[in-house]
Amino acid sequence: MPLPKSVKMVEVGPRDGLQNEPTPVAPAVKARLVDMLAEAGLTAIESGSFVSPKWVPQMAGTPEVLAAITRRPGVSYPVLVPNLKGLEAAEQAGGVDEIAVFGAASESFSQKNINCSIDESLARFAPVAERALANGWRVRGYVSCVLGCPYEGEIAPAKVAEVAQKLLAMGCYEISLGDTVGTGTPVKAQAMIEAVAQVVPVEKLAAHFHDTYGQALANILAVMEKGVAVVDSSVAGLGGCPYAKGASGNVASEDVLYMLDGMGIETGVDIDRLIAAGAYISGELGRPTGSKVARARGGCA
Ligand SMILES: CC(C)(COP(=O)([O-])OP(=O)([O-])OC[C@H]1O[C@@H](n2cnc3c(N)ncnc32)[C@H](O)[C@@H]1OP(=O)([O-])[O-])[C@@H](O)C(=O)NCCC(=O)NCCSC(=O)C[C@@](C)(O)CC(=O)[O-]
Repeated sequence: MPLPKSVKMVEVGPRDGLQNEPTPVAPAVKARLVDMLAEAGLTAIESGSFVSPKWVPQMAGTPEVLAAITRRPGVSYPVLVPNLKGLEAAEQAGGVDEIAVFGAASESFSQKNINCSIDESLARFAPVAERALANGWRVRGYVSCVLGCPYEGEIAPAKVAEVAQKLLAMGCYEISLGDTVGTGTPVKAQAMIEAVAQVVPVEKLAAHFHDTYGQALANILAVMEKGVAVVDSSVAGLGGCPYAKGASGNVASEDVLYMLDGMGIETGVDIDRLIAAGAYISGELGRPTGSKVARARGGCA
């Protein structure tokens, strides 16, 4: 399949990237980061989660973040919602027009991450999606552990396809496929996409790859060859998953953009402004950026 002419970059740094930080990051800092990412041209910026503050304390300030963002036309600011309690909190917070429900292709990961089985999670998500759609919101679906699980190892592509299909049937407009621990390699990534694309149109699939084993860019290119044209990434390579020990951040947004720019693939994102956003949050966190491109350009903290 020819490579896509344009790719939509979905920025997950303010949520996936920061959810694992041990020390609190002030809502004002998160909101400034979101605004800088929007100024760089990103049109989808995950901005928080309505999950239990006991499970993920770092996301407790999501209502304050949403209130502090300077909203730009054409930009969506999705938040993660695991259940009806989270949905109610999102409704109360105001300013939400897109949520993401998040399931897994691994039973063990589902239990560790959201304290229920895969089937139970899908049963919880259905009324959440129904009510969100009734609110006029868009719903995105995640499947974690699509190329391996920290507890179970190999995951069958057929299981990924089954969960993805159920999320689509629930009304998710897009299914983001998470290599949560970053163990995937390109040929496996392609095989997984081929399996999922049999039941979900490839235009509705997104790649959400962590870079723990340094495979993320290769995997992204491999799935683009299969028609995937939506890529999740995290500015400065922030992140990790609290329920996937050892997982490093998502692939760095700057590195994805550098690759796409170099291939003449349109994204609408400005690399200098993106590097500036990464430098800002790296400075706030007091550590060097995780983006190789930002380091090469001298944009590190
Ligand atoms: C899902 C639950 C809540 C189940 O947790 P639970 O303990 O089974 O929930 P529960 O319904 O039994 O309630 C227990 C307590 O939590 C409260 N509670 C219940 N729901 C909520 C809520 N929505 N917001 C706030 N509070 C909530 C509830 O009110 C109660 O409070 P208490 O009576 O003890 O004071 C919990 O397991 C949880 O919050 N997990 C967090 C999962 C998470 O955020 N993980 C990281 C995101 S996923 C990810 O990063 C992967 C992804 C998406 O990026 C893709 C990839 O890379 O693979």
